[in-house]
Amino acid sequence: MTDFPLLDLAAFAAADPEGRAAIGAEVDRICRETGFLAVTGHGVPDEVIENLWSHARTFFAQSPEDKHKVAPTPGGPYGYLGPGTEALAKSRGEDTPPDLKESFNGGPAAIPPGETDPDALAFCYAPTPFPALPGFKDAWRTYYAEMETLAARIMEVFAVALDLPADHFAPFISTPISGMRALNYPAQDKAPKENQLRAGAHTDYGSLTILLPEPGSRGLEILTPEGTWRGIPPVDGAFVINIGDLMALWTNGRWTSTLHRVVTPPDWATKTRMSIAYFHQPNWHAEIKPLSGPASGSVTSGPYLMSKFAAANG
Ligand SMILES: O=C(O)CCC(=O)C(=O)O
Ligand SMILES: [Fe+2]
Repeated sequence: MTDFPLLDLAAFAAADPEGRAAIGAEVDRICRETGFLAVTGHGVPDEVIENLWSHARTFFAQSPEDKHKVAPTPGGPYGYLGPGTEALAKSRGEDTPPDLKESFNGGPAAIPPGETDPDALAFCYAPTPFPALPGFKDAWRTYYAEMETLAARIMEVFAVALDLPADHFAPFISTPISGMRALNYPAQDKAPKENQLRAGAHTDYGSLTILLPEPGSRGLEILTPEGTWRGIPPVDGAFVINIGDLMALWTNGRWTSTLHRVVTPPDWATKTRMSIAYFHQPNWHAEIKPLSGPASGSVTSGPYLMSKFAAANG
């Protein structure tokens, strides 16, 4: 797709204030329409990416018994979520069969000093049960740390796009509670149930998602402002990013948290798809309310995330 919008972060970093404002204006335009764009000039080393792909492949190739050895703690979101556990459309109150996927999930590397909120400790600060595969944890944590830095840089662009000081969002994302998932959509040996997709239509819950679809894979679709589904293929050397519900709320609906899904193209039932998704989420206690306009519908980041996860995994 040639007209998929690009944000070149290296160009943004090198630009003067006028140049930054121009890039910001373009990001503002995209975020009002779909909030989906590709990020280049990101500086994430290829070996960090390749290393995680390779470990994720090894993880999913294990037997179901071995994968279930890293089952989540009760109520916790991390570890291995097997087939049949999640229906993303349920996060919007739509009752569908479970998504045709499996995932490995991990959370923040450390608990902020002084955090005592029992829900925060049991949910987003639950320990990540890592598999005993040599090098897996290190590959995961290294990629996760890269995403945390990258997300903070993108949030600066968002601030500029909204005519705010570049560091406007910094206090809200100083101890982010971002989750990361490696997703595997297995080959389908039988016909799906009615309304059963690889990932049901949903919006993402947080501030920003940084997605890496497996090179050459297909199936991600977004709902365009015209109301039609449009395929988003992987972009060479780039991450696909999209904004989530909290950016839409922060901007009082100026920006769109776009509905998206993962379908199985007709010739793809025998093929797998993998992706790695980093869901950037503001601090547990961050109060998100519109930057301007009537202050309706403010939410607290952590409890909002927890309620959405519970709905999709109930
Ligand atoms: O696998 C993908 O490409 C996207 C998955 C997704 O949208 C999600 O898990 O929120
Ligand atoms: Fe999503």
